[in-house]
Amino acid sequence: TEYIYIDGRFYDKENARISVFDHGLLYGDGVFEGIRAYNGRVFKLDEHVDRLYDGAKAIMLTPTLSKDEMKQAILETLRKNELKDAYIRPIITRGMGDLGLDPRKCAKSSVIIIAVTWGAMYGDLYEKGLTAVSVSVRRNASEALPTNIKSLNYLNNILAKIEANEKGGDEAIIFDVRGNVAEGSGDNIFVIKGGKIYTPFIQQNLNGITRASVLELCDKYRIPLVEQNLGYFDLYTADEVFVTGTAAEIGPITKIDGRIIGDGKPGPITRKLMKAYTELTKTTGTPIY
Ligand SMILES: Cc1ncc(COP(=O)(O)O)c(CNc2cccc(C(=O)O)c2)c1O
Repeated sequence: TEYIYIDGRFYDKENARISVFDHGLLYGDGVFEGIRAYNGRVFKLDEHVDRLYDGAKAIMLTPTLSKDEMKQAILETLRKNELKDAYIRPIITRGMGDLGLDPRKCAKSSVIIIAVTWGAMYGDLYEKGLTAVSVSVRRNASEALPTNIKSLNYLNNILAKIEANEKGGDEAIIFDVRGNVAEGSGDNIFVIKGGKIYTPFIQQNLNGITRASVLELCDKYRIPLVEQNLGYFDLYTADEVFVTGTAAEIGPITKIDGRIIGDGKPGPITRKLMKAYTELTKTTGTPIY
């Protein structure tokens, strides 16, 4: 049986239900995280919970659990499901309230935690590389809805994903309203040229935790990395391109809009970072048991 945590209690899958008056459902009013556990340890648990609570604060949502209680609830949910390798989805919604978007209609916010086994997101594509396509959908402007808030509003990402599906891409490359590369539909993006790594700033995309791990690894292995604005030209003429995300991990991209990247195979620096990232996920993290 799979047990889901809802506001302090565990329910089996069939009975894990929330009210139709939950503003998370009605208005996408809430925040969530995507976390992985590897080999009995939760990877970057503090960083994910910090981002979850930053997002809650940004939308004036008061969680019913403290950060520590949330971490314990996540670990307890993994233990309840006897999981050592898992994908964990903590969600905080505004909670139940009458119709009408005013958050003051909701007396109390809700916490939901789902934990499931989830293998490699892109399956065997890590060997030969993913095909990406640029999409016309722009990343929502942070002046409208800050992209740093991992909110339950994922339609912007879903529209990009729909367009990528229609164009036959494994992943979408999304530009911001100013025409700079923002990120993928569910991951950050990196470009390698002449032994140097380039990645967009984090004002128009999600400040990815896997992205931060790559910056850490580049520091450790002295691989030069700069944050800067990137355009189509940088993507098409790159020696190597990869995306990063908790779900995707490090995904090499070998074709973009029909242009073969480098020699069409995952590049040497990408492969080195993939190995180092796997090592990091295997040797660090918060023990579950
Ligand atoms: C828009 C966006 N950008 C980047 C990332 C990578 O962030 P982390 O390195 O911290 O994971 C994400 C997170 N990636 C994510 C989130 C939710 C769902 C799915 C999915 O593919 O089902 C993927 C994301 O949703």
